Amino acid sequence: MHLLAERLTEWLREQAAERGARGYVVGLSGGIDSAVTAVLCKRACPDSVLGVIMPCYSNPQDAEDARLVARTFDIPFKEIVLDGPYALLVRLLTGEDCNVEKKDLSIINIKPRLRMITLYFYASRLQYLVAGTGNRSELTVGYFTKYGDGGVDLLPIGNLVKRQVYELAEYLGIPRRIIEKPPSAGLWVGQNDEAEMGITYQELDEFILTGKADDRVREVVKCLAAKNAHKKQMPALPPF
Ligand SMILES: Nc1ncnc2c1ncn2[C@@H]1O[C@H](COP(=O)(O)OP(=O)(O)OC[C@H]2O[C@@H]([n+]3cccc(C(=O)O)c3)[C@H](O)[C@@H]2O)[C@@H](O)[C@H]1O
Ligand SMILES: Nc1ncnc2c1ncn2[C@@H]1O[C@H](COP(=O)(O)OP(=O)(O)OP(=O)(O)O)[C@@H](O)[C@H]1O
Repeated sequence: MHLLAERLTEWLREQAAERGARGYVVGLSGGIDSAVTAVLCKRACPDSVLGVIMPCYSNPQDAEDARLVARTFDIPFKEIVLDGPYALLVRLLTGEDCNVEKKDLSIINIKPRLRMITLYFYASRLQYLVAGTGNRSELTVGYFTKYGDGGVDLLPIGNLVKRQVYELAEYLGIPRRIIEKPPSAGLWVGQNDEAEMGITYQELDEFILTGKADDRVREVVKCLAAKNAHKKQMPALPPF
């Protein structure tokens, strides 16, 4: 893990230099992926990293956990509450008041997209890059919102399956409370990644790393990967 952390840190330093950026901006959700990503960015660019905490009808505990990460690792941060812009857009687009209980993805996906807009504001202001937090497990099945949390400049932990993210988190000293909470995109009350995907990260990681899985897991991964393949491609162009 020591070597992996060093190599990722060095890679982040090189990427910033190659792309003419001064540092990194990271959305801090209070979850493990953004905590690990932000700490790697802090190691790479100690004086030029910004965490942005962006609650959007979110559980207040998540912002509390995000603050804990920022304070523990001395990462400067901003808090931008997106409840107002979200409610405004929902009202404008649907003519209805936003209902935080409703699991309508055409509406709910506005949340990660508003976060993307916010992160790019800071990136542009500060000459930073937006460091995404997607990991290999999520990327394999396309478990992210297109141009939402998927709208980023680079993916420092994108080659690590969730299990490896946990190992790296232990090594980096991410607070226990964050390591132990169930993975959730937090888009609606009680959302749980594994329940939504229909497989556990353990099953998914095992399949990615060894090719071993029962028929049900194989089928779920195959379906999700096929359904979401477009999210990892450039927009289609006419062939003429
Ligand atoms: N074949 C195709 N070729 C090209 N484009 C295609 C397409 N099929 C759909 N599309 C386009 O893609 C859109 C659907 O994709 P998208 O808008 O992303 O929507 P969708 O995949 O339905 O929703 C995002 C999923 O990611 C999950 N999520 C969100 C945020 C964070 C995390 C996390 O793990 O942190 C996870 C969320 O819970 C949800 O299950 C369609 O509305 C359409 O515009
Ligand atoms: N409230 C929030 N404030 C700031 N950034 C957020 C917030 N919610 C989500 N994000 C950003 O979007 C990314 C995808 O988030 P999400 O919380 O949906 O699930 P995740 O992939 O399990 O990541 P994490 O383990 O970091 O929570 C986060 O890692 C973070 O960068």
